[in-house]
Amino acid sequence: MDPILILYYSRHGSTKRLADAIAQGAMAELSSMEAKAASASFVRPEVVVRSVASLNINSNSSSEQGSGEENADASLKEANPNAAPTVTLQELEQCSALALGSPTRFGNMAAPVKHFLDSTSSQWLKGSLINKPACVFTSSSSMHGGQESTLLSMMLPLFHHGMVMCGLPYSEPALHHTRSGGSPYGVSHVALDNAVTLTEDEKSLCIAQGKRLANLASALWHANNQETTHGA
Ligand SMILES: Cc1cc2nc3c(=O)[nH]c(=O)nc-3n(C[C@H](O)[C@H](O)[C@H](O)COP(=O)(O)O)c2cc1C
Repeated sequence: MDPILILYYSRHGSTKRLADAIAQGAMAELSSMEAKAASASFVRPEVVVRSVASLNINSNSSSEQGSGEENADASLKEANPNAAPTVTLQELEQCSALALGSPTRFGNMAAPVKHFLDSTSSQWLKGSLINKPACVFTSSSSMHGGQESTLLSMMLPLFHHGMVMCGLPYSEPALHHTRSGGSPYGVSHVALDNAVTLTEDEKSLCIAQGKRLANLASALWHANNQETTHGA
């Protein structure tokens, strides 16, 4: 089975915290599936955590606007020395499932994530992501600062890719009582000044999201594989 890809952009580390917790959930579910598998036919996929490269705007302008993402690669490494390796298009193409995360920026995904998605025409043409499950996640500084619109914005290109979107069902207890992040559209974190760790509810929802993604990835992958075998 192909790897499950957890892909994020994070400038200050908050979105990365969500990515790591989702990966933890996915790995826990795969371990449990492996333990329950009656035969050696269960092929455990890798869970691969990757980041989206920052935009390196090479502006000669001394204006305020030019200073935003400029030198972003260098400062991203300084701000986030533990950032996951940068994703390749091949890794995206070969995943069995995708969790995609971005900080909330003006109620939308961050430009580097959009830029990365805009580079996936070839995968769209080939239909590489069709019928693969996907979920989205975000971190914002304020509670009502646009998390849900950001999550929805990230879903749109994934629908165009033919992915099967998976959010979180209300059977997850934390969805009912969270006073921070977490929504049926995907997991989230209210980061305030980005120094705050995930709350218990945010963390448990990330674990649940990772488990759900791993389950769907395995179910769809096996269904598609069987279909191929029978059709051959
Ligand atoms: C350009 C820009 C726009 C932002 N827009 C919002 C916003 O609309 N709502 C909000 O709550 N936070 C907003 N933020 C704050 C980030 O979403 C927040 O700090 C987030 O946790 C950063 O995630 P990271 O630590 O993964 O980089 C914005 C930050 C920047 C730099």
